[in-house]
Amino acid sequence: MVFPVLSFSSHPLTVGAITDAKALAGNFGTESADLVELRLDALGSGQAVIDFAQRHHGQIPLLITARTPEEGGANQLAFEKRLELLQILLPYAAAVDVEVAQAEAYSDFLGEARANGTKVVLSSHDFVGFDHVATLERLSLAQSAGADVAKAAVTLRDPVDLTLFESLVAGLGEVPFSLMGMGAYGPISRILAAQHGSLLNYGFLGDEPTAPGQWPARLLKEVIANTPAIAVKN
Ligand SMILES: O=C1C[C@@](O)(C(=O)O)C[C@@H](O)[C@@H]1O
Repeated sequence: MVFPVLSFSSHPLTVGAITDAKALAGNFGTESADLVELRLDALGSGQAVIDFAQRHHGQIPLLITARTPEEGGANQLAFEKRLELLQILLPYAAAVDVEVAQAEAYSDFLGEARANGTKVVLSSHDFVGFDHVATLERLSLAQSAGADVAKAAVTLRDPVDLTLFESLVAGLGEVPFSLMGMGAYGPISRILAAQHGSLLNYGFLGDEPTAPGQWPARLLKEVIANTPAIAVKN
C-alpha cells in the first residue's frame, strides 16, 4: 500500500468527523470534506471501519482519533485500548490526533507515525468554558511537543468569549494551528477561525455532530471557500 502523505499548507482544510457508525456505509469525496476524521473511540476498529478506510484510500485522507473520556471520548476507553485502535488504523492514516496531555504517553506510537509520514495533531478540549491564557499555554505545549498542528476546542459562553477567541486566533500568526469554539457560538467561531488561518476546521459527516456547535462538513467547506481570509495588520 502506498502511504498517504498529507501536507498542511496555509489553506484552511475542512475535516468531516465521524462518530456515527451508520455513516461508515457512505462514500465521501473531497466535495464533502478535505479529510475524514474517524473517531475510533466511538467506532472501534471492526470490519466496517477497515472497509471504510480501504474504500477511501487514495480518495480522501483519513485522520484517526481515539479520544480520552476526559476530553469527550466515547465508551470510557483505557489508554491501552485507545493505543490499540490507533495502531490498527495507522496504516491508513494521513494524520493522527491525540490529546496534548497524552503526548508523552504516546511518544513511541507518535514516533512510529512520524516515521511513516503521518502528520501529528496535538489537541486539547474545554467543554466548560474558555480560558484565553490556558488555551495559549496548551497550544504552545503542543508546539514544543512537535505537533504539525496545535489544536484547541473551547466552549464559548457569551459574546465576550467570542471576541476574546477572535483576538486569540488573530494573534497566532505563523503558528500552524487549529482552533474552534463549541456551543451556541461554535458555528460562527469556526468561520472566523478559518478566516484567520485555522488549518483544520471541523464539521460532521453522517447525521450526528461529534461536538456541540459543528456544521455539516460539506456546508462548512462551502462557506469557507466563499469567505475571504482576514489579514491582520499588527
Ligand atoms: O477534537 C476534535 C474537535 C471536535 O471536538 C470539534 O469541536 O469539532 C470534534 C472531534 O471529533 C475532534 O476530534
